[in-house]
Amino acid sequence: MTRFSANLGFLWADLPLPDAIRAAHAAGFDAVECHWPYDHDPAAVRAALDETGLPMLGLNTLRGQPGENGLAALPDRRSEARVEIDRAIRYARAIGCGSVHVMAGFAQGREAEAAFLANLDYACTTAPDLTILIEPLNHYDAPGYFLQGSDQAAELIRRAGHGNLRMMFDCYHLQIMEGDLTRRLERHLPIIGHIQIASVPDRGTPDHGELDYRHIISHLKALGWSRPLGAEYRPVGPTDATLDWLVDEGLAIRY
Ligand SMILES: O=C(O)[C@@H](O)C(=O)CO
Ligand SMILES: [Mg+2]
Repeated sequence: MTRFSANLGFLWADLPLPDAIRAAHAAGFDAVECHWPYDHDPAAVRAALDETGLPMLGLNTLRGQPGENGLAALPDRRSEARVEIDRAIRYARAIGCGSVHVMAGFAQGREAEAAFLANLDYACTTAPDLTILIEPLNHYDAPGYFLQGSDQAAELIRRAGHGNLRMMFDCYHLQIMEGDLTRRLERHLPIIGHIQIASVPDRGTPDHGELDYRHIISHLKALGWSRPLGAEYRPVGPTDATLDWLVDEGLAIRY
C-alpha cells in the first residue's frame, strides 16, 4: 500500500509545526517532513509526533542569508555551513527525525564541488546515525544551484563514499531538468533516500500535469520501494481543500 508523507514546508504551512503535524495525521498521512523547523520548540514538535505516531522523515539545513539557498557548496563559507549542519543534526536528533538534507547553495565549479564534498563528509561522519540527503533542484526555481541533476548527485555520493549519504529524488525537479524518470529511478534506486512528488510544471497536487504518478507509483512498487512518498506541492488555498488526490484506504492517487 502506498504511503505518503506531508511536506509541512508547503502543506499546512500557515499552522505552527505541531498543529501542522496533527492536521497531517487527521488527513490520513503516514508521515511528515519539513523544511526549516528551527523556530519551533523541538519538545513541542516531538510531543506532536509522539501524540500522532507520525514519523518526521526529514528537515533541511538553514539556507544562510536572504537570497541564499544553502551554504555547503560555498567555498568561503565552510565554518557557517558546519554550524548549520550541526544545528540540523541536533534538531533532528531532538525530534527523532531520520534525515538531514544538506543544502548546497548557489555556486558552480571545482572549488564548489570540493567544498560540498568536504561538508558532506563532515555531515556523514558527524551523524552516522542519520541519513544525509542531497537534492537536485530545477534551474527555474533555483537558478545557479550547485546540484541540478540526478547523475551529478549519484557521482557525488559515489565519490563521498559514505553509506549514509543518499539522494533526495524530487520527481518535480527532475522531470523539469531531465525527464526519463522511470529509468532514472531504476538506476539510482539503491542510493535514493527519499522521493518527493508534485505536478509538473505547476508544483500542484500530484493528480495532473505532465507526470502520471499512477505509473511512477506502480513502478516504484514493482521495484520494491515501500517508504512514504513526500507530497511536496504548493496548495492553492487551504491545504484541507486540496486533498482529493488522497482517497481512503491505500491513499491511491486519483485521476
Ligand atoms: O524541493 C524542494 O524545494 C525541497 O525539497 C527543499 O528541501 C529545498 O527547498
Ligand atoms: Mg523537494
